[in-house]
Amino acid sequence: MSSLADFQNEIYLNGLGDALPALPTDLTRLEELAGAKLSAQAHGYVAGSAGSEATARANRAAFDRWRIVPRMLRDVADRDLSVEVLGTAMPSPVLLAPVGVQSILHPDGELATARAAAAAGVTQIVSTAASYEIEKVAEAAGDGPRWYQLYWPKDRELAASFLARAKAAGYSALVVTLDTFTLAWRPRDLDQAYLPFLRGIGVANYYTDPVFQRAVGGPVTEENRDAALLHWVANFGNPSLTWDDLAWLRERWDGPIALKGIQHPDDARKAVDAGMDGVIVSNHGGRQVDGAIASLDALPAVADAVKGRAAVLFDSGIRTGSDVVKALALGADAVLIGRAYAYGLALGGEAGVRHVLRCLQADLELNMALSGLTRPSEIDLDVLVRDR
Ligand SMILES: Cc1cc2nc3c(=O)[nH]c(=O)nc-3n(C[C@H](O)[C@H](O)[C@H](O)COP(=O)(O)O)c2cc1C
Ligand SMILES: CCCCC(=O)C(=O)O
Repeated sequence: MSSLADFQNEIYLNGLGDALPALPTDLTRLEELAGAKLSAQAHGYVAGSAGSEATARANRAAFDRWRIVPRMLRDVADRDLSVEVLGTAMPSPVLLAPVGVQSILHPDGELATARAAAAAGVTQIVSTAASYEIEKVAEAAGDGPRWYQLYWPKDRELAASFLARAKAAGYSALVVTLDTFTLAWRPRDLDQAYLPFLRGIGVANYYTDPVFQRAVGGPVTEENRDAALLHWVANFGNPSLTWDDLAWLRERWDGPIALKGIQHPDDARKAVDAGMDGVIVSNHGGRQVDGAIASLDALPAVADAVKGRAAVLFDSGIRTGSDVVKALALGADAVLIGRAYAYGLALGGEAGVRHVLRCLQADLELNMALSGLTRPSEIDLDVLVRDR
């Protein structure tokens, strides 16, 4: 039987090999190492969060308030972490969150991430704000499973064009991010006057789009670059959207749709009422509302509200296998990792992302087995206690 945990023996026998710099197997240490390698601006952008970063800290602290209770003698020899979420088969309940502007982390950006994800059979969610065109990312992914994340622009025709392109490039599910129609107050970026988009990073999918080009009078060149940037700024997000607008989206995407950024059970119910297939419980890794509830603390009520009627995904703060166990116990069907793989990309490109995926999945499988669990479906509240 080949298991995700085989990676452990592989490391004991051979180490990590020459392909990788000495990357830590404790993924909570990646940030510190990536910080030493990246420019101050790139590091600030990725590691930073909104305001005083209270929400980012709360996201991590919430995991510590739950403890796993290991169970013994339950025959955990036969283990299978695979799940199916929104029609996509996955080797484990772990996906790669949409992270835009990945070329600030590594020159190959989303292309390297696509290759690593495809090699592991892990689903990559590709952002509208990717540094490479989604068609090129799809080509790098080959047969790899991929979902498309929409930043819903003001211009409806542009939104429709994005959806058509994603469908044509083989993205099987749509993730619509609701919590970032405008960037929050982000002091690390403000203090360095740094925003990747204003330096031409993360706009490739706009500048190459036929609808966008028509609006700025043709392909983006030196001549119309400023006009293109202004058009991007004016169009990136739409603060006027309401729940009624989802009908427009539902008509234009015939695959599964999940709404990302859900924190309240009423919003989750509205998502189901609007014909959505999933919700992603997320506070954007603490990058939007400073002082917001820890995403893990928002999860149980959302899961209670819609479990069985919609897929429940979770992100914000996942760094270890035990974090995944806790999120699944509190109601998630699967989780997304963001910064964890972003730092892997920064430190080792494609091999770095692969390393992060192998570590996290092995850690998850071992944690489950040692707790008496062989399948994600067996993980429920019985495995946790509140730490007092
Ligand atoms: C550098 C960076 C860029 C991001 N870009 C996007 C994006 O383009 N679209 C999106 O929906 N979320 C984006 N996110 C949020 C992630 O999808 C995810 O919600 C968050 O990273 C989860 O928290 P974690 O980093 O603690 O895992 C970004 C996060 C980071 C750190
Ligand atoms: C304009 C926002 C796109 C990237 C993003 O979502 C983030 O930095 O959190």
